[in-house]
Formats: sequence, C-alpha cells, structure tokens
Amino acid sequence: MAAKQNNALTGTLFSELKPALSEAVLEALSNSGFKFCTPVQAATIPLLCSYKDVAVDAATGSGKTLAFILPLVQILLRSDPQNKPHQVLGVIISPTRELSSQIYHVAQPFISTLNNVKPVLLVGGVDVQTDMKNIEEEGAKLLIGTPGRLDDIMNRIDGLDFRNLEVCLLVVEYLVKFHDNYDFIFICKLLEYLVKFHDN
Ligand SMILES: Nc1ncnc2c1ncn2[C@@H]1O[C@H](COP(=O)(O)OP(=O)(O)OP(=O)(O)O)[C@@H](O)[C@H]1O
Repeated sequence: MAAKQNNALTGTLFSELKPALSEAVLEALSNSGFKFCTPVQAATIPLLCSYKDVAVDAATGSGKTLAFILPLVQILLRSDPQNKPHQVLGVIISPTRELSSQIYHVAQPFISTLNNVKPVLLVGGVDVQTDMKNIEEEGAKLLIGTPGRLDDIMNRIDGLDFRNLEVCLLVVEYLVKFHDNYDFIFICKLLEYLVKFHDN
C-alpha cells in the first residue's frame, strides 16, 4: 500500500534547522520536493543531530522516516573518513521486511550524498549466503534490517567491526509489531554487544 501523503507541514524550512543539514542533503531534499518540515521532523532532527537519545511516538504518515534518516546522514558525515569497509557505523532495526525495505529505499538518495557509506538491506526471504558474499566482498557501513537476519549475519560474519558505531536506531512500533521474544532477545543482545564498545 502506498504511504499516505502528509499534508501537515510546519513553517520550519529544512534549510533553517540547527545544527545545519549539509548542502548535499538539502539538495537531495529539494530534488524530492521537500522544503518544509513536518512537526515530528522539526522536533526531532535538531535533537538527533546533537546526539541526544530520542523516543518518538507519531502517527503513520507523519514523516518519521526522514526524521531519523537525515540526522543519521549528518552524523555519519562527521564520522572518521579513514574507517574501513567492514567497520559498521550505523544499524537500523525494524520489525518487518516491508518496513526495512521502505526505510532502505527512502534513505538511498540521502546516503548517496556520503562518500564510501555502503548501506545493506538485511531481511529474510533473500539467500543469506548472497548477503554474506556481498558484505564480505564489498563491506557494509550501514545495516538496515530485521532482527532475525541481522542476528544471523552477525553470528556468521566475524569480520564486521562495530567499534566505531555512531548510530543505532530502533524503528520499533515495538509492542505492536515485534513478533516474538526472539526479536526482543536479539535487540537486548545487540545493545549489550554495543555497550561493550561504548561508554554511553
Ligand atoms: N517534509 C515533508 N514534506 C512533504 N512530504 C513529506 C515530508 N516528509 C515526509 N513526507 C512524505 O510523507 C509520506 C509519509 O512519510 P513517512 O513514510 O516517513 O511517514 P512515517 O511516519 O514513517 O509513516 P509510517 O509510520 O507509516 O512508516 C511520504 O510519502 C513522504 O514522502
């Protein structure tokens, strides 16, 4: 089903947000016809760009996807340009294949403004060997996927390095959509794993 178009925009221009979005991101927004923020975007983008932890509860179609994708791109833009292809800088976990795929496609034009940040979509229904070969050969800086496949890949590939992880986003709709305890256990495991490398 097509996403519902959001007509409730604020008077805040993307170009007015502080900290400022990069010129390349503003150009990508303009190319997509986006000029003014929705309320959730105006409220959350400045916080996320300032490295605050944010929990958002907003209606379907309110523009949540860009509200977290744009800060993610800004934070990755500031990250170490020397990092290696298998150093994961960001993880986006969502409960369903469809949502992960939607996020991956919405993110593409903005991720492509970054040098050397390869996003990988990791969901069930695709041969796991193909995913592994792709990651082993080309690396993966941004993982977007569902808990089951992300867990599977992390168990199979030792070479993925999370020490420089900048952003971990949980697109939850948690109580409603995360299917079972397994998903929850994986998320706890991932968070524990990340805490090993990060103090906060
Ligand atoms: N600032 C904006 N200006 C105009 N349209 C926008 C803006 N932000 C998002 N949209 C459009 O609004 C629609 C809904 O956005 P999006 O899918 O991000 O909402 P959502 O809150 O993530 O919804 P869901 O909960 O269903 O995932 C999309 O078609 C998107 O292109």
